[in-house]
Amino acid sequence: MKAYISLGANIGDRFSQLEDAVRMLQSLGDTDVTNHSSYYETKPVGVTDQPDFLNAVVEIETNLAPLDLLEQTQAIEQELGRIRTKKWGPRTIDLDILLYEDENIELESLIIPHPRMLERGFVMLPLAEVAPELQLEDGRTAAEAARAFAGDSGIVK
Ligand SMILES: Nc1nc2nc(S)n(CCO)c2c(=O)[nH]1
Repeated sequence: MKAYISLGANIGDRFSQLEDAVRMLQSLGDTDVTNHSSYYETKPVGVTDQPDFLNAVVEIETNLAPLDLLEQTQAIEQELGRIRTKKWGPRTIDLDILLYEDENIELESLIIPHPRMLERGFVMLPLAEVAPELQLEDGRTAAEAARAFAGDSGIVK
């Protein structure tokens, strides 16, 4: 099953945190990282008084069910020492499941498609890099949706 995961880090050695997270995703049983985006230097959105992020998106093929995939991404965050002080504060690593095939999931612990993905340039630009033809729930392709963020000075590839 095909899924897309957004990665973000804004404290510590951000690059190696992201690299480690991709490697750990690859090492999960039943999961292969089949594509990944460039790294993007991005201004924080939401809580803006925090360091700039490094963001990326990976495409995976997995036999893990969505909740099992969530459990594994949370385990990777813990393993890489996610210091979760404030809910929206700086974090060593953040893995968000964006999409899982065409599934719609509305659980306390997991909402898919990710509810804020379409409004986040730091998600849509790397997602469009990995899967430009991906059909989104609003009928646009990822490439079309990402165009809205193309000039965003807060996102540097
Ligand atoms: N640029 C940017 N801003 C963010 N705000 C939050 S919260 N996050 C964490 C993702 O949920 C980010 C992020 O990854 N990148």
